[in-house]
Amino acid sequence: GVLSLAEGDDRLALDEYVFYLEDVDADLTFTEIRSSTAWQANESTFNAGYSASAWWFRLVLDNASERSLERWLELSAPLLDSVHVYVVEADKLVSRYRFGALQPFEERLLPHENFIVPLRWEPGQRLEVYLRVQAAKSLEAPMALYTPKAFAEYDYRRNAAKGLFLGAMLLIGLQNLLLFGSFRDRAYLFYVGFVISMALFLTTLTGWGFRFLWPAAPVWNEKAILLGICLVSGFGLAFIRNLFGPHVQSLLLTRIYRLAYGVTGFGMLVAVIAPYSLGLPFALLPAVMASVIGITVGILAWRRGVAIGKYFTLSWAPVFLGVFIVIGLKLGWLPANVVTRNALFAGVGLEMLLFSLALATRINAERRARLLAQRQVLETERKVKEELEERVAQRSRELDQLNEQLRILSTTDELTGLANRRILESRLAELWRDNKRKGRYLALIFADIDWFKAVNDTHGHAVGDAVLQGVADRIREVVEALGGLAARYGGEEFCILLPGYGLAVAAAAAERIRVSVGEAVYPAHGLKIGVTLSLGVAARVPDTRATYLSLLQQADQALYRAKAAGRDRVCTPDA
Ligand SMILES: Nc1nc2c(ncn2[C@@H]2O[C@H](COP(=O)(O)OP(=O)(O)OP(=O)(O)O)[C@@H](O)[C@H]2O)c(=O)[nH]1
Repeated sequence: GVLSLAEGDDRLALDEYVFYLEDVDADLTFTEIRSSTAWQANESTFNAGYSASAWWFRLVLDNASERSLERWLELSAPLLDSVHVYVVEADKLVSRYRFGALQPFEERLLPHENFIVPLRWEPGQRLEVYLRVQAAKSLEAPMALYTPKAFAEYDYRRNAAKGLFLGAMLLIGLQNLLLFGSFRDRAYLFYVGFVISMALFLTTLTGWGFRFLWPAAPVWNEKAILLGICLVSGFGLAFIRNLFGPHVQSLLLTRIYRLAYGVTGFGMLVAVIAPYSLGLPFALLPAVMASVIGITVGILAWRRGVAIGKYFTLSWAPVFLGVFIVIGLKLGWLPANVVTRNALFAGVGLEMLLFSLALATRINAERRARLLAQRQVLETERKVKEELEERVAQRSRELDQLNEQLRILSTTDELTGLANRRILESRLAELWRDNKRKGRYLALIFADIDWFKAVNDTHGHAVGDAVLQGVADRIREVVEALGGLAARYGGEEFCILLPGYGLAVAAAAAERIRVSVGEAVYPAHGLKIGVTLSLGVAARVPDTRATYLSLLQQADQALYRAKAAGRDRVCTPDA
């Protein structure tokens, strides 16, 4: 039971060296407990849960070194209501201190969130330290002994870790605030509330709230713990409800949410107006409800295939566990040790980490979905445009074909397939201009079927048509071989253009046409008809003194002379 200290024992956990004694009516005096025989040995970190008793602790320390020893005793349970310390050296009470979370912070011996008792005693001396502790909150008494230097070092590391943890929480809060800014999803906003109120709650729980934020308000410090639990639960509930929104919905669930909100509100009310011990169960109830609802809804969503359901459930599970471990610890059902005392921190830390990952996944999924939608819109747009273009192209192809048909219709003679008079005259005008420039001959032949009226009159119009077609074929044959243009000029009259031909050559061509047409027999409706052709030829190099009409006139006069001279012949102009 006696702890013998030498130099170099920098940090010692005192749990197994401590004796404790329960003062059920909280009325024993220091003298009475010093002589009591009811002291019991302790094994692990002392944890009485919720207890109305006063608890006494005794520690016996020997200085086994050669010099005077200086040690700090730390009782790291910042929420204990009252801590009375008695230090006895050589049977003499040498110092007495009073601490407690119910006194303003500045009254503390050392400004620290935990209770620190400085000790100093001489070589060979024995020191007895007695602590009397009372708390309306759960009563844990983890104690450790440090050299002042080791304490500074240890405290520095512990604070750095706490600071990092809180900093991470604030960052995650900020991240979700930004997410709310861009997505306008209220789930993010409630998550900000959840994280920030959780940070405040943990700050209060570790004594930092009292030390740094409201050192002069011990009463508020108690209420802040309960309000913190309710706020975390309320924000947690609202977050879960908004996160799963329409995915997990039922009348029963809506009622459960309402009930949980009601319980949370009531918990806050009791926290404000009632003493701590009464307020605590009403604050724990919403926490338990939020934990259970969270895990249940998460699993439901997961089973229904909601993407975020899986991640949420996995991240909520540590919180769920953490809450129950802490409650078990505070009720004295679970032993106080490194695992149980840090379960809530670990749970919350893990939750934030996992949920941040889940959020990243969700944001990625949303972005992918948006990109996909965008791409689909673009693709549809492109297709519509393509279809439109294809249709326009199709239309213009059809138009081209129609135009071509129209052109053919307007430029050809329907019966014979030769060019019509309009085309012939425009071609003539063109060639006249060209050949005038080039100083080249242009020849023109008029050809007229002889006695055609008689064919019509004797055999009928249909036979006449067939003969016209046959004659046209013969003419075309000869003219195309010469590179000229043959046209039906009207009725049974044809006109032929031979660019580059002088009169003699053109007359020879006319003669070839006359022979070809005259030799042929034209089958028509069972008959075999023969016809002859009269032709008038003219040719000249176009000049400025005349128009192409003069060429037409000359050829026409020549044709007239051929008719007059007895038909079936070729004539050229006189002189
Ligand atoms: N079947 C048919 N007959 C036509 C067509 N165009 C004109 N004709 C006929 O051609 C005949 C032309 O007769 P005319 O101008 O008197 O001369 P012709 O009988 O050929 O005698 P000449 O020219 O003096 O040798 C008319 O009977 C017209 O009806 C046609 O497209 N089809």
